[in-house]
Amino acid sequence: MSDLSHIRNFSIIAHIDHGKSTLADRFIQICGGLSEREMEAQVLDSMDLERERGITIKAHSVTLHYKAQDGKTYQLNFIDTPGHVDFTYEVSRSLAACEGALLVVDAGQGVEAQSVANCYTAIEQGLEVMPVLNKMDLPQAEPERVKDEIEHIIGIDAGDAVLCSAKSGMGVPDVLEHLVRVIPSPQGEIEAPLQALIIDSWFDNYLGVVSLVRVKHGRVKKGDKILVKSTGKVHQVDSVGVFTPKHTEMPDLKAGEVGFIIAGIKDIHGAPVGDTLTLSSTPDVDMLPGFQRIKPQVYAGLFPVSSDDFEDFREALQKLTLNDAALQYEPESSDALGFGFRIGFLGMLHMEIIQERLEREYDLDLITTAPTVVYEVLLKNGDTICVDNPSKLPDLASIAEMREPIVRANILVPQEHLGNVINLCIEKRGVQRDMQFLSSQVQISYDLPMNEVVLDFFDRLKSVSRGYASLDYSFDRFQVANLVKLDVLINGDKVDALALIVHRDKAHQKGRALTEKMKELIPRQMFDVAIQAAIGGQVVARTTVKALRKNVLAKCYGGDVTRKRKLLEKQKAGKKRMKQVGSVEIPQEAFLAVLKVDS
Ligand SMILES: Nc1nc2c(ncn2[C@@H]2O[C@H](COP(=O)(O)OP(=O)(O)OP(=O)(O)O)[C@@H](O)[C@H]2O)c(=O)[nH]1
Repeated sequence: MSDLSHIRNFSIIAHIDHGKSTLADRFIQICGGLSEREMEAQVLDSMDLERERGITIKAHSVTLHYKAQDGKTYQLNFIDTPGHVDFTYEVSRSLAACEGALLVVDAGQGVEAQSVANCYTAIEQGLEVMPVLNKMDLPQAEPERVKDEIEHIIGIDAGDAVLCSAKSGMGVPDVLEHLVRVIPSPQGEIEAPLQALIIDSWFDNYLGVVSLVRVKHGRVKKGDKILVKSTGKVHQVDSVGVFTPKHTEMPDLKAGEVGFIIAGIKDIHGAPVGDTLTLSSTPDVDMLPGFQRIKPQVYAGLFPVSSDDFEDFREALQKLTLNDAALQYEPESSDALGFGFRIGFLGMLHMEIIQERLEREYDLDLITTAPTVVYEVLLKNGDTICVDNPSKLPDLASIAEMREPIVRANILVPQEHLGNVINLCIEKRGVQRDMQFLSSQVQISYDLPMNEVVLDFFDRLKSVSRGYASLDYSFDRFQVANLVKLDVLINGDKVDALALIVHRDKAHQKGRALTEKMKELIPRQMFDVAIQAAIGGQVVARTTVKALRKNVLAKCYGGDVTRKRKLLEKQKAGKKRMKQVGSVEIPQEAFLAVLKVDS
C-alpha cells in the first residue's frame, strides 16, 4: 500500500453567506499560499459575475501545505463547491473527489435546507462530515442551539463541532487541526495503472481545456499518452499541476491527489465531467462511477433585438457552452420575435447569469421570453412528447393527457413563520408530505408543481418568512394535471412568444393579472393598444393602453436643436430593449410580466 497518510481531500458544505469563501481564504493565509496583496480579493470566486453576486459557482480546487501540531506536514486539497440550489449537481461531483467535508454553519442563523441536502449527499458518498460553527464573533451566535439542530436535522454528532470566526481568524487553526485528525486520508496505489476521475473541465483561452482530476490510482506526468475512456481518444499530456491557488505545474500527480491536466483537448466535450482517464498503455482500466447527467429544468427563448445580431449571438452561445456543459440550446423561430434560440437552464439564477454574460461579455441586446418547465404530453395517437415551449403545444383536440413535473421540496422555517409558509405552499398547489417540529425550526416537505417553484417561489418564501426559511428541491415525477395554454393577443394578433402553459383553475386569474401588468409595462403609443388573454378561442381578460395624446417633440419649441437631439437620444436608449411586434413596440419587461404577477 502506498503511503498517502499525509493527504486530506475535502470540500466545504455551507449555505450561501455562511462564510465558506472567508474560511477558505483564512486557510490559504495560514498555509501561506498567497502574499498579502494577493489575498486582497477573495480568491476562490474567480469569475467577475460571481464576485458581484457574492456566490460561488464553478468548482475549483486549492492545494495547501499545512504543518500540524504533530510535526507532520499535510497536503490539503480543498475542492470548492457552489452554494446555490441551481448548481446542486456540481456539489456531488466535488464531493466524489473527497474523503471528508466541513459542514460550515452560521452560528447565528442555524442549519439551512440546502446544506442538509448536501450533507446527505456527502454521507451517502461515504464522506466524513465535520461540523464547524462560524461567525462566533457575532453577539447573536447560539452554538448550543445550532449544534442541537445539526444533530436533529442531519443526524450527525455535533458534540465536538469546532467553533470559529472566519472573519477574525479566531478558532481557524483549530479547524485545520481537527480536520487532519478526523478526515481520513485517501486510499490508492501509486504503482497501479492510472485511474483518474474528471471532476470538472473548463476552457481557457490560452491553455485550451483544463481538467480538474482526482487521481485514484497510479500517476500521470507531462508527456504521458492518456486515454479518455468514454471517447476512446488518446491525447498527449502537456502539463499537470495544482492550484496553490495559483496555477502551479508539478512533475506529476499521484494516487490520492487532486490537480489539473492539460492535454491539448480542443473542447470540453472531449474531456467530459465524470469520465475516467487512464494511460493509453492500460486501456482495460475500469471506468469509475460517473455523475448524473445534468438536465436543464427551465427553458426560455432568447432573441436578438436586432436581427443583424443573430450570427454574433450564435457565436457567443458556442463560446459559452465551451465552459458550461449544462447550457443547451437550439435554434427557434418566432412569428413575433424572428430568429433566436431556445435555451435550457438549470434554474432562474443560471438563466440570469447566462443572460448577463451574453449582454456584458458579448455586447448583445436580447429579448428573453417567459421561462417554462418541460411538460409531458400524451397524444391521442399514443405518442408521448416533451414540450418546452408553450407555442409548440399541439392542438388541444389531439391531446389525451398533459403531465407536469412535480418536485419534492424540503423547507426549514422557524415556527413563527410556519403559517405563512404553509399558506404559500397551498397557494402554489402544494401537497404536504411531512412535518417535524425541532427545537427552533420546523422541517416540512411538500410536493409542488415545478413551474410554481422555479419562477418566484424562492423569493416569495424569503419574503413571507422575513428571510428565515430555506429551501431545497429536486425533481420527483411527472403527474397528470389540468393544464391549458394561455394566449396573449396584442391588438387582436396572437403573439406566440407571450403564450404560457397554466393550470386551468388559475387561468382566468392569471390572465387578468397578466394583462393588468402588461398594461403597466407597455408604453403608450400613437394609438390604443388592446391586450387580451385567451384560452382556446375564448377571451378571459382584456385591458387597453390608451393612445398618447401629445407628441413628445412638441415640447421642444421648434428651435432648440440640441435639446431635441438629446430627447431623441433618450428615447432611443429607452427603446433599446424593445421589440416591434406588428405595429406595437413591446419592452423586455412585458415578455417577463408573468414573473411579476402573484398567482
Ligand atoms: N461576523 C462575521 N462575518 C463573517 C464571518 N465569516 C464570513 N463573514 C461574512 O459573511 C459574508 C459571507 O461570507 P462568504 O465567505 O462570502 O460566504 P460564502 O458562504 O462563501 O458565500 P458563497 O460564496 O455565496 O457560497 C461576508 O460578508 C463575510 O465577511 C465571521 O466569522 N464573522
